Amino acid sequence: MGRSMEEDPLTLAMSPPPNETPEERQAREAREAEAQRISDEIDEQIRKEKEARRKKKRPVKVLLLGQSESGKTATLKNFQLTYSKREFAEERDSWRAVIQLNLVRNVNAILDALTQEMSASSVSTPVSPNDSDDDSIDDHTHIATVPKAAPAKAGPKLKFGEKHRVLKLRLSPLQRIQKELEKRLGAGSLEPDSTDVTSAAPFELPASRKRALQEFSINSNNGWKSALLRTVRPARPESDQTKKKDTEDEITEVIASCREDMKAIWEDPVVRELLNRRKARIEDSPGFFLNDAERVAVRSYQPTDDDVIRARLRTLGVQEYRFVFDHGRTVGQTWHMFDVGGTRSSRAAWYPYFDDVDAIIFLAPISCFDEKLAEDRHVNRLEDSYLLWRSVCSTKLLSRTQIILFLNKCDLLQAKLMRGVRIRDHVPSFGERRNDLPTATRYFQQHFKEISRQFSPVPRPFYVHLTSVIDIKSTAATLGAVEESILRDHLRRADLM
Ligand SMILES: Nc1nc2c(ncn2[C@@H]2O[C@H](COP(=O)(O)OP(=O)(O)OP(=O)(O)O)[C@@H](O)[C@H]2O)c(=O)[nH]1
Ligand SMILES: [Mg+2]
Repeated sequence: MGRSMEEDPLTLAMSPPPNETPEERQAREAREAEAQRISDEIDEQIRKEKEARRKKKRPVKVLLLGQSESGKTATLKNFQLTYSKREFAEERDSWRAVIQLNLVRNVNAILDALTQEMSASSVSTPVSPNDSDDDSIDDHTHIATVPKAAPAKAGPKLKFGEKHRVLKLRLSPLQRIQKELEKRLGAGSLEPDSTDVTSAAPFELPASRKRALQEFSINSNNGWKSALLRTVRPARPESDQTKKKDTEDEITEVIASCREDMKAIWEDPVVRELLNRRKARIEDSPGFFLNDAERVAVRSYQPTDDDVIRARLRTLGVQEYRFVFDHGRTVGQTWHMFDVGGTRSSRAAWYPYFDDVDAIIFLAPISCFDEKLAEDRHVNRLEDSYLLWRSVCSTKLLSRTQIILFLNKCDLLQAKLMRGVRIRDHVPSFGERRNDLPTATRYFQQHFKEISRQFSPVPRPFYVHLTSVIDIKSTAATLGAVEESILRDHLRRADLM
């Protein structure tokens, strides 16, 4: 038999005494109101403390690793664009000079090739059609950054005419403009073509050796950006500012005045044939903007999101970025991201940043199976990525760190395979497998997975994404998954602390 509500002990205890006078009732209600106020105050206090704890929460620390030109900075820019729009917008202006330099370099590389070829054809040096053993041919040197003296091979003599002489003359001011821009952008604007470092992972060496190999001081902050961002950091005297503005205007002016000639030289069939014969695939090189000359070489040029992601400037030292995510699962959470220089000489500086890091995003450009490192022309880029991956996986300090692998530049890999470049000619172990994108990515992925399995001090999950980080939309989706997985680990660590 169930009891009626009136008999419930709790209800009985809380109900007013049966013969309560109006005064007693008033006093009781005042007491109850006071108790409620205190209880609410306590709840509010707890809520505030929780909030303060949340705010004080450790930032998520992420390190971007990988060889030079692997796409670390491009990935960082994607993070900014997806999660911290304000920051990205603030930096947009400073990328203008970088894109201008990239474009001017594209043109100057063509001019160099043209000059060499025109002078060679005027003395008409015979070239053997079978002489195909040149370095710049089989490893697709980036002509945009490292113009090479590789005379065009075979075929009928190229017909240079008055048009080419005029174009050369009219575009010649761009040489001075390139120097000017390089001066403004600093050492990062030059790609090193040699290094003393023969190890893929100099951060594994003893401290004294590491110091000797370090390219420059670590944690250099964004020097070139602050120097260019007059509006954001007006630190210099007025006259300096004005002078800089004048040079900037003059640079833009010269570039704009060369616009039509830039387009003409790039579209010229003889020049195209010359580049083809040299196998200089300038259009695949980092920082290629000649197809955008119409839009970029104007006085009022404003870089688009796409332009910023595709701009190429080498990272010096270790650059630290802090931003609070403006949306997504971790809205309000502070993230510290470290973007490092990837040349062999820069890697010794990485080690101090391994401590206490939540996650590493490791970039391996898999289109590079037939290319050599810019800083050491004896080393195959894919081989270097394998060695570097192996060292990172085996580093004890990182044994509990989540490592996420981006097999990057899939777009360029796809294009290369479509052109008929055969992987097995450069990677013998690829054997008779099909020379297509799914087979190639599966094969490379398997190789990286096996290295991680063999060399990680304790077993770790293998997280991998196939990426083309210049594709903003697909990268945003990848970063969403990355954010989830890093956060999951981050919270687990916080619980343990
Ligand atoms: N086509 C294509 N280009 C890419 C891709 N990822 C990066 N790039 C371009 O390659 C160039 C090099 O990329 P960065 O991000 O500067 O390379 P990094 O790893 O930061 O290089 P360092 O700073 O020298 O260590 C840039 O011009 C990028 O826009 C990709 O997936 N596809
Ligand atoms: Mg970089």
